[in-house]
Amino acid sequence: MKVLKTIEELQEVRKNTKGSVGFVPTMGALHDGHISLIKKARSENDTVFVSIFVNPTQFLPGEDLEAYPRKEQADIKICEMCKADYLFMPQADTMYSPEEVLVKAPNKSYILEGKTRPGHFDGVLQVVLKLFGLTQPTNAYFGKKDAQQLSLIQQMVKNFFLPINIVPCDIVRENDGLAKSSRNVYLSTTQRKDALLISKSLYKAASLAAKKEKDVKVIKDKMLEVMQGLDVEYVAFVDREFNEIKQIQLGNTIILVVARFDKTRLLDNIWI
Ligand SMILES: Nc1ncnc2c1ncn2[C@@H]1O[C@H](COP(=O)(O)OP(=O)(O)OP(=O)(O)O)[C@@H](O)[C@H]1O
Ligand SMILES: CC(C)(CO)[C@@H](O)C(=O)[O-]
Ligand code: BAL
Repeated sequence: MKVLKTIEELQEVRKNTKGSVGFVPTMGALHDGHISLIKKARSENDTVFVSIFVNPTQFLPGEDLEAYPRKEQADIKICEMCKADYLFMPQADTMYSPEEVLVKAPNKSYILEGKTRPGHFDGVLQVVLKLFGLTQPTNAYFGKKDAQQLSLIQQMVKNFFLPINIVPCDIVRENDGLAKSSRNVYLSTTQRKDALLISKSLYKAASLAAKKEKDVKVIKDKMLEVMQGLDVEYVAFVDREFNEIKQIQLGNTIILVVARFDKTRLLDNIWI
């Protein structure tokens, strides 16, 4: 595997790459969730590019940009182990110029994650568009854990007529159910234990829906019972286009939870 630290190196490599290209964009501190994306990309493409870039424009003032875990050497080893061909790790000042043409996420990016983090998705789409321009992937791999991000990237690809296939990837969990996340390292032992209630509440919701409960209000109340004591920021029910729904539509519903543990926000969801 080759580590590419500059845009010029990446462009040179990409110019000489033939066949299908799989691309996995990440912010590093790689875990089993990222590994599953890279392995899927490996099994479906001739060449695999992974990027690690803690993108400043998607962090709001006061968020954890500086504290975000950085594990360069361990990440390089993981990408090698997953048989990626290239790992792109650019410097922030080379990815942005003082005056940028900006991508503006649609109004629906201002609900849920975008309500708490207004402008976050503008930054995500901006950097993802740049990374797509650089890597020109055939297939790009995104986790369902960041479901709203995934939906907006699918919309951007459609709106800009980008010839890229977006591949949604299942959420990878710890054995006890907690969704893997780079931010789990912020949790204390007690918070780590309490965080389990998030996935528990989602399993409860899925089981109620499977028993034909359709009313999201009823399901939400049961979920909040399971999560009693947690600082729940939102429980939401949307369809695959991210429109909020009042009735469960089996096969077309995503149930989302965000809970806070001091400054740490944990996201999780289930697709039913
Ligand atoms: N548990 C997981 N299962 C599957 N995909 C995941 C998981 N966690 C993250 N991903 C995906 O990996 C890609 C890179 O995500 P990122 O580097 O932000 O990791 P993260 O663990 O989600 O970090 P954070 O929790 O801090 O947002 C995204 O497409 C994301 O959805
Ligand atoms: C897609 C992404 C790599 C863009 O910075 C980031 O938002 C992430 O890791 O989910
Ligand atoms: N995985 C989402 C990236 C972020 O929280 O900024």
